[in-house]
Amino acid sequence: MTQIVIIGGGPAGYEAALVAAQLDADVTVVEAAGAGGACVLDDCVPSKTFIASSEVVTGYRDTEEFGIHSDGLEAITVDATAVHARVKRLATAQSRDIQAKLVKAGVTLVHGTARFGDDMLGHTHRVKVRPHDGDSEYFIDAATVLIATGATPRQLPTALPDGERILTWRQVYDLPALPSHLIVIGSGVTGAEFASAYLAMGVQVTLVSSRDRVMPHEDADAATAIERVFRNRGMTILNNSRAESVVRDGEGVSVALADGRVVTGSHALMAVGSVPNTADLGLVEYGIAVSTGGYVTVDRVSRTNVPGIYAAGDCTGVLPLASVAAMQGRIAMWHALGDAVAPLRLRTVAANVFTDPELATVGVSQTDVDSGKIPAREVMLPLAGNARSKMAGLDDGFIKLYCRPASGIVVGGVVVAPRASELIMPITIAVENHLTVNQLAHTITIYPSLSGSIAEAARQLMQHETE
Ligand SMILES: Cc1cc2nc3c(=O)[nH]c(=O)nc-3n(C[C@H](O)[C@H](O)[C@H](O)COP(=O)(O)OP(=O)(O)OC[C@H]3O[C@@H](n4cnc5c(N)ncnc54)[C@H](O)[C@@H]3O)c2cc1C
Ligand SMILES: NC(=O)c1ccc[n+]([C@@H]2O[C@H](COP(=O)([O-])OP(=O)(O)OC[C@H]3O[C@@H](n4cnc5c(N)ncnc54)[C@H](O)[C@@H]3O)[C@@H](O)[C@H]2O)c1
Repeated sequence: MTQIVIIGGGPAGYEAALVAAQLDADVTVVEAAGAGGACVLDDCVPSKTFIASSEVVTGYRDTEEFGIHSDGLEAITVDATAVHARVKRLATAQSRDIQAKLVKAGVTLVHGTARFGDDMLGHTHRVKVRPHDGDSEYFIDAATVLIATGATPRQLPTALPDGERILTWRQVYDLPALPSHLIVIGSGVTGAEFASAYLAMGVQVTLVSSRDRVMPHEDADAATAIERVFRNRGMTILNNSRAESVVRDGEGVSVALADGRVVTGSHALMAVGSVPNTADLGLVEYGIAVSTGGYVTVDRVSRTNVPGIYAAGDCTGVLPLASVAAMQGRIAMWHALGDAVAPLRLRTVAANVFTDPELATVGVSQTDVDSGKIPAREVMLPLAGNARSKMAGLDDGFIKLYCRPASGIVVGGVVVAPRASELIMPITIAVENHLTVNQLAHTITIYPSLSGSIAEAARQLMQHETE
């Protein structure tokens, strides 16, 4: 039986373990926190559960427009302790489910930390395991090792989190009450999602954005539309503003910006990116190539430069999404165990930002199209004209579709809408399967439905074709 050690039990590690077990390998996963990793226990699952609570509050907004009289948002009480308890309960339950799945598949799960031992200079690699239950360290010699150690919130030396007022996104669920005024530092996807959720819960939010718009890596039209919604709902957004330091200031925090301004609030949430968990693995000593940012260098089948050693997920910096991490992990095992494998393709990865409204994307980006890197025709259809959208009182949002100029093959799309995460699926199927706008346009959609606007967008691109 092939011996495999997987360091880290997040999506990259546990999905890899399930594949390796299915291919009859002897698999050990060493995980420091719990099955499911940071994704399940600290990052993705808790934040989306928290956002689900915020969506319940959103349901009470603008009810008068629908002829429903209520006492408004002011009458809603958010019990932060109960919300946080639900977040933790769901995360723990999800972790337990994954653990049960691993055990059922025959995977050995060790609660502890691992690092590379001495270089064996042969066909096996030595991994040093330190169990957390107090047992002494031991070694496992394995033919294949997968590094799947994920990443940790980046800390600024001048704004160190204290877990009480200056927080990482992993610490917010320990607060005894909602902040009265939250200053979110960093307007990437993480910052935008938390700013959106707290705003929905009735918290005063100030978003410190180092760039000229929020979510600088996302589609500009989409990010601008969401920024407009945020502002209309009362969020203060400070563009082109870098936080230099964050300090405790009595019962609050004081954020000094690089231009000399000072912003005060009750709490600060640091959302300034992540750093890969690779410093303590003995990688350099073992000869494993690591980039300047600490990310493990991999190819499209997750191989590092050392034969038998693979890496997957956020520790590689390829594309920090749970879905991509899982696929990198599976690819690593299919490759290591000699199964048929196709290299990782990022062209058809759908991604979603869970703000209100959501922002989902797949395929080519506007930047690629505008720069001429990818020739494409495009249409952007506001949802305001959609019948279902009017019934639901949705004023914001749009569908964008890109296709090849001559063939009409769909190459990408953007959706800004509630549940854009679900609406992006038909576009993803089209991109993955090289469907044309004609094929999308001929699909009979539900009336009335938001997805009808996807077919409508495709029809508009058809019309352009015949002009
Ligand atoms: C706030 C937030 C929200 C997110 N939401 C989404 C989302 O909605 N959808 C999405 O697709 N992605 C989301 N992501 C990204 C997603 O969480 C990551 O891409 C995913 O967690 C990566 O999985 P991974 O397996 O590489 O690492 P992780 O999930 O980080 O797991 C790695 C594990 O390795 C363990 N470990 C580290 N070092 C060692 C060691 N030496 N020995 C043993 N164990 C070790 C760690 O304890 C950790 O549990 C979000 C990220 C953040 C920060
Ligand atoms: N819904 C999802 O799928 C989801 C959710 C969260 C994160 N993620 C993944 O995680 C990745 C990283 O996202 P992220 O937002 O955590 O990190 P990020 O690095 O994309 O964004 C951090 C932002 O903070 C800014 N910043 C840094 N220092 C600052 C300072 N001193 N003052 C003000 N701003 C400062 C940076 O300029 C940057 O825009 C995403 O690209 C995504 O792949 C996914």
